[in-house]
Amino acid sequence: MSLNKYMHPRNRYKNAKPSFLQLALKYPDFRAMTTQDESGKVFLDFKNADALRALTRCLLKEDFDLTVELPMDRLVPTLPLRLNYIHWLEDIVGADETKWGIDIGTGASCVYPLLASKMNKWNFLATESDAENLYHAQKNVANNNLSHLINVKGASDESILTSSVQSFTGTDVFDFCMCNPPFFADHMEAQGLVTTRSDDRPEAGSVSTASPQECIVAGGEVAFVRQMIEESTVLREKIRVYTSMLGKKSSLAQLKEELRHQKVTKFSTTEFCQGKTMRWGLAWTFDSSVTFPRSQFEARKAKPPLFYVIPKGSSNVEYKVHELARYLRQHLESIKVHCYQGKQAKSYTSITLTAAENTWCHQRRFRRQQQKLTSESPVKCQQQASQVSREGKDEVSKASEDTNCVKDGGKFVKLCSNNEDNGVTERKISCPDKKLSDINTNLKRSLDDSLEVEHLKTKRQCTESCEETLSLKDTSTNTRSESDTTIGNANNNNCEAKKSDIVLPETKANITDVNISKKNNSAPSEDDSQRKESIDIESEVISSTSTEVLSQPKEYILKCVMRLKRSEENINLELEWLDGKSRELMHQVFTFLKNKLAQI
Ligand SMILES: C[S@@+](CC[C@H](N)C(=O)[O-])C[C@H]1O[C@@H](n2cnc3c(N)ncnc32)[C@H](O)[C@@H]1O
Repeated sequence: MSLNKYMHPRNRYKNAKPSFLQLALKYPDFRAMTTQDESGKVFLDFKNADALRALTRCLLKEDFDLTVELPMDRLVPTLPLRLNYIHWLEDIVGADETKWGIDIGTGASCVYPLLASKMNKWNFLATESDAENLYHAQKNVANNNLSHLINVKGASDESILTSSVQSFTGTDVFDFCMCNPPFFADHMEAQGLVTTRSDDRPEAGSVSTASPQECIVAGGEVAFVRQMIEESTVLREKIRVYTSMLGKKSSLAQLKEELRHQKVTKFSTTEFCQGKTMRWGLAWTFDSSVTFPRSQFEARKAKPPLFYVIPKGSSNVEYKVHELARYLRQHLESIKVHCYQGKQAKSYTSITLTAAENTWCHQRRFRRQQQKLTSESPVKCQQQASQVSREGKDEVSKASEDTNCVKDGGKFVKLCSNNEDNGVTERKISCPDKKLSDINTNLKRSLDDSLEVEHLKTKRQCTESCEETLSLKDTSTNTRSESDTTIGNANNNNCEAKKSDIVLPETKANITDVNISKKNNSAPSEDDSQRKESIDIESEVISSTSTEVLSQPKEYILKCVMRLKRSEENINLELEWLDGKSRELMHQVFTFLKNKLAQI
């Protein structure tokens, strides 16, 4: 699957693929790396680092008028990805000329500052800890006469931001910082011997060009960005927006967790889509005036919220938005769904629901067990319960307090949700009989609830089996190969499928000599895409108060927004997906809420 359609709309390579033929005709160095077949198609071998270097150099020249030296043993930057990152920054901070940015680890190419200063005339402090990269970066800036905009400075490995910011005199505050961090934790990971890629993902279609000092850091990209987060909590508004690129989707969750832990309440994520490769962007800020753009990739799967017109029932609960919300909230909290009050108005309320486990299905199954028990032999139950021994009294009391205990084969069994099955299956743990009074209570409750069981038989939600097909395999935890981004023709990693009658002089070989790899690069799977949504909404919610956020379950299976709105005579219930393991869980909660509303 090509991700080019989700490239940033202003990315010049989104709709205009570079013509390898034209480039080959114009740039002899590039031509030397290409092959041509009889029909005139020009091919480039993306597994060859020299070919990638030649392509990047001539695109920098052709499209940005930049002359950039890329040393042999250093990372070759791919341009569509770099542009996606810069355009995302423009969306956050604005593209005007007065901006000041920091590029952490600018590399030998100094690619981000060179591109952004050419495109927007932005000012940069570019840092680099590797001596060779520092030398080349400074040279590249000077060669392009951009020293008045870009300051390249050496950095120590210990401090990522603090010492560079504090010792810099060019500006007091920065509009943003950006970073493409070293992403591997060790050589094993860098060489692909230990991988975070899922086994069924095809290998990368292009060669990795990064040297160990560029791509390896203790703890990998998570440790690196975690340190950025820590330093940002001291620097705070010195930098208005902190950002980093990430090579693995799995890093996002860990770093969002770190942000919450550090009480950074406003953050956002995005996807950088190009060719068959996806990368992620993380941004955070201490400035409440910053707004984060919505990811195009996420927006593609936005679905309308679940919608229900609340029927006007009896007068148990007044037919008013806030009365109904209070009623629903009580029921949700009774099944341990965390409720966070969001925006409120006279005829509107919004509550974020966060559930750590599936208590709604569990509850239904438990009630059904109770119903069965009631219909089977209440008298027998009572007789057995009356034989409670003195020794078992403590455990009896415990069991009696536990509403999940039901009778099974002469013993009480505890129905426990099995988290591995997403709280759907039930395990049975034996415990002694209950006291008669407790049994009566439970029996009465099960009779009360039997009505609700009927309601729960409705529709597809909370179905008999409560099946969850939660494929949690994270197939997009991409191991990065730095030359990962195919320019333009994403489905043909190493060829330009364009016919031409023009025969190039001095092409390296005939196409038959070239090993054309059609292997896919790291396309994200649908599973991945379903695991996160509406980060903007999340950041909006999170930004309200930090204490409330911390009391939410840290790990959750479902997060959604419940809204109640008046619309003329009616009050409508909406449930909108934010995050979690599967949307089916939200459908189940929706049914739970509808059933509660049907009872009033
Ligand atoms: C993955 S490379 C990115 C290079 C370039 N920004 C790009 O996107 O092509 C990471 C760079 O960060 C540098 N680096 C590592 N730790 C650093 C630190 N603490 N401060 C500054 N640079 C660092 C490495 O030497 C390397 O050049």
